[in-house]
This record gives sequence, C-alpha cells and structure tokens, in this order.
Amino acid sequence: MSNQEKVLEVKNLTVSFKTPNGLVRAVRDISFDLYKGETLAIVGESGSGKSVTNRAIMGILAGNAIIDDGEINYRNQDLTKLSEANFHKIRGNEIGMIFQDPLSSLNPIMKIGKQITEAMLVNGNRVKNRFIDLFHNEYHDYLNLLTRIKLAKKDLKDKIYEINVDKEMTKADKREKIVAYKAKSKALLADLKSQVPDVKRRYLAAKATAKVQIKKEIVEVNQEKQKAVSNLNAEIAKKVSALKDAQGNEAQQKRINQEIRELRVELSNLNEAFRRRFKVTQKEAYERAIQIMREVNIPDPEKRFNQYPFQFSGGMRQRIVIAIALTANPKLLICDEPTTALDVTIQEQILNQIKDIKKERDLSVIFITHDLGVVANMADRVAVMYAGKIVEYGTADEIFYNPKHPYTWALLSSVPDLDTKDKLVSIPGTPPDMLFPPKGDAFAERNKYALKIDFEEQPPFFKVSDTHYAATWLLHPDAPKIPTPPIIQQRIERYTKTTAAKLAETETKTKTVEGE
Ligand SMILES: Nc1ncnc2c1ncn2[C@@H]1O[C@H](COP(=O)(O)OP(=O)(O)OP(=O)(O)O)[C@@H](O)[C@H]1O
Repeated sequence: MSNQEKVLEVKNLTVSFKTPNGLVRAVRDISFDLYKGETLAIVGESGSGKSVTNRAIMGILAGNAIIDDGEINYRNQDLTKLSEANFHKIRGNEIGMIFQDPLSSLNPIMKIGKQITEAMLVNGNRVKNRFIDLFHNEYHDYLNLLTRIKLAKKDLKDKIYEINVDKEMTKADKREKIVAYKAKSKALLADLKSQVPDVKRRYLAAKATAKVQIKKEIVEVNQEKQKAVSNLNAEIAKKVSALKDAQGNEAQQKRINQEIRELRVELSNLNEAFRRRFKVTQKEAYERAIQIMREVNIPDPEKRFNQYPFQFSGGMRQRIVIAIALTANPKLLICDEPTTALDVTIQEQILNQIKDIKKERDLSVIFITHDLGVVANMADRVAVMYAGKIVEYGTADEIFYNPKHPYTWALLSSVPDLDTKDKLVSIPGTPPDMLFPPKGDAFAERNKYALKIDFEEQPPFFKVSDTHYAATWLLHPDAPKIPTPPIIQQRIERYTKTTAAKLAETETKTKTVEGE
C-alpha cells in the first residue's frame, strides 16, 4: 500500500469529553493511514472509541468534545484546524457517511427520489460554485485563521479545565501550569490576530476580482446562447417558408415538417443544455438519481423514485442511504456499523454492494464494526481498538491468520462461526471506565495471559511484519512464549478452508440481487 496515494492520515489523535464526573478519555493517541482504493476496518467492542474517531474525521463531534492532540490530514489539510464552512464543503463533497440505522438517515415523509436529488439540487448552483471556487483559497485562508483563533481560545479553556480536574497535581503546580499556558496562549493569539488584516485584505481583493470574472463569464455564456438560439430560429424560419413554397407537394411538406420538429427538439435541448451550465436542473438530478439507484441495485428505480421510506425493506433503505452518499461523488466513504441492524443474508448483500462500489469507483472506505467476522471478506487492513487505543493493526490476512494481541484473540473467538454453529465465546469482564484509563495495557484486567508489566506500563507497538504491529508485552523478546490459543488455531484452520471455498464459489456464482 505504501506506494499508493495516501488519502487520509490520522496522527496521534487524542479526544476526550468533558462530563460532570471528569474527562472521559475516549480516543488515546491513535494513528493510522488510509490509501486510495483500500478498505480499512476499525474493529472493537462497544465503547472502544471507533465512532468517536470517525466523528472526529467528519468534524461532527459532540459539543463537549476536546481534541487534546493530534492531526487528521486529508489531502494536505489538517481537518482538526479547518473552519466549519470549509469542513462542510469537504463533508458534502468528498467524504460520505453511512450509519447503522438507515431510518434515522432518511426523512420518513419525503419521497425517496426527492431525498436523493435534494443534495444535488441544493449544491447545484454552478454559477455560485464557480464564483466561490475563484476565491476559494483566500476565503478559506481567512476562515481558517478565524477558526484557529477560536480554537486557541477554546484550547486554553480546555487546558485550564483539564489541569483543574487533575487529582494528582498540587494546587501550586496547577497555578504554575495555568500561568504558563496563559502566557503561551496569549503569545499565540497575538501572533494569529496580527495576521488577520492582511489575510482579510487578500480575501476581499480576491472576491472582488472573482465578481468581475464571473460577470464576464455569464455575459459570454449568454452571448453564446443567443447566437445558438438565433441560428436555430433562423433555420426554423427558413424551413417554414420552404413549407409554404412546397404547397401541393405532400411528400416534400411531410419531410420539411419532420425537419422543423427535429429543429424544435434541438432548440429545447439547447435551452436545457444552457440551463445546465448555470445549475443542476431537475431533469439532470432525476437522471443521475435513477442511474445511482441502478448502481446500488434498486430494482425498478423509476417506480421506486416516487415511493416513501416505509415502502422499502431494511436492506433497500440502506441501499438508498448508500445512493444518497454517492450523489456527491465522495472519495472517502465512512461506514459506521452499516449492517448491524440487518439480518444475516441482507447483511452479506449490503457488504458485497459496498465492496462493488468501492471497486468501481476506486473509493477509500473506513468500515467500523464490533464484529470481526463481518469484515473477513471485505477489509484490506484491520485496526483493532480497545479502550480508546489501537492495540493491533495489519492486513486482513495478518489479523485473521496470525493475530498477536490477546484482545484480538478474544474478538476472534467471539465471532459466531456460522459454518460450524460454534457457540459464541463472549469476552469475560467489562471494558475499563474511561474516566480513569488504566496505566498499563487496558486489556490486562480481562486477559488471562497478562504479565505483571501489563498492569504497570503501556506496551509499545512491537513489529510482527512490515505491515503488522501489535501493542502487547507478549511480543517482547523476554516475555514467556504463549502459543496462540487452541480455539483460535482451530478457527484459523477453518477460515483458511472456508475462505478458499468461498473464493471458488464467488468466482463461479453470478451476482444475486436482494429481492423484496
Ligand atoms: N458526548 C459524549 N460525552 C461523554 N462521553 C462520550 C460522548 N460520546 C462518546 N463518549 C464516550 O466515548 C467512548 C467511546 O465511544 P464510541 O461511541 O466511540 O465507542 P464505539 O466503539 O463506537 O462504540 P459503539 O459501537 O457502542 O458506538 C465511550 O466511553 C463513550 O461513552
């Protein structure tokens, strides 16, 4: 993957939530990359921080969230420092999201077709988009600077809060730290504010130039249209007079009438074509909606376009949500437990659907799930999360066939094995309280293979291969050698067999489409 284009880079991301009981450390220093055309699965139990990670990427964290540290780099911009307006544009156009419950993403009293075309029409003012594009950089430099000022103020408030709730610091230490932070923040704010006049002047100048440019372009398009319309009208007029001259010659009249009809159609198409240059028209949005509904395998899309969500099955509704996410032509698709609410057979169809779309559109996908089994056949790489941390990551094959972290073993043994009807082995114990994250490996309490050091010190990532890392002291050269537990060994053997069988089957099987 490393020679491919990197789409997203999450670096040392740390997110907490302010609550009346203190700070909930939801995501603790996680890093990962996502490449073009790959699917990364983020897997972990409920509460491990998967959704918070993805909400941070989408810029939709709850109001009590604090991004303590880290970067989310998407196409050379750090999303954690973007203005809301800029983020909104990226969210609408480049990153699509599919949530667990399709019903909550759909409006129950609006026809499906309207829900698909709405976003296209709302964002479809091409003149406005072109105008904004003309001074996009200067506009966003200005907005981002204002956002950085706002964030710097918030950051100071958050830091003071964090210092005040820290039970291990003395009062004097707290005072000293707060004074130091205030001084640092004051200097940063002064620097940022000193940049405002210049950045604002550049933005206003670029906007004024853009206004002149866009007016010129509109005049040019209108002139072009006038010319094309008068040419066609002149031709129609010629035909009409030819029609008069052809009186008495029925065959010739018939031919000329046909030509006039064709020219009129051409005139109407021309008007539509010019309307399209200014905005996305109803007709264009309808055509694209039908095309996308077909792409996600909605049978009879013309009829389905005029129906309401309640007239669709759960699987079909999720297909509609996927269709809506695709209208903006995203480059990155985030799927947060998209199949959890669906029954097993439909689940597989939706997974295959996402897999097909990813391939056809060369999309990058982040797939969040608590069930490792779900991503066995669709993820390229897997990151396993526990208590706000990534504890193991590797290619899907490495995670399934050579897992190293005891938490990954536990997750694997809790995957229901449909082929053997093996009973699901639940993971004993409960995840730690993230108000007080444990000092060492957070899984130690529930891990029968835990070493003494696991309770005391956070394990670093140990390298298993160039693409496979696991944060467990069991991989330390001095650790006792713990063989992979027998239940995992057996599963690996079965996975190997069933994967080979499934591969052979999919190669021969034609695509099935979910029926209603
Ligand atoms: N707004 C909030 N305020 C306080 N704590 C929060 C908030 N949002 C999330 N959390 C906490 O952050 C932690 C991580 O939650 P997150 O939703 O990311 O888990 P998850 O792995 O996605 O689980 P699930 O599958 O249940 O959604 C949890 O302890 C959760 O309680």
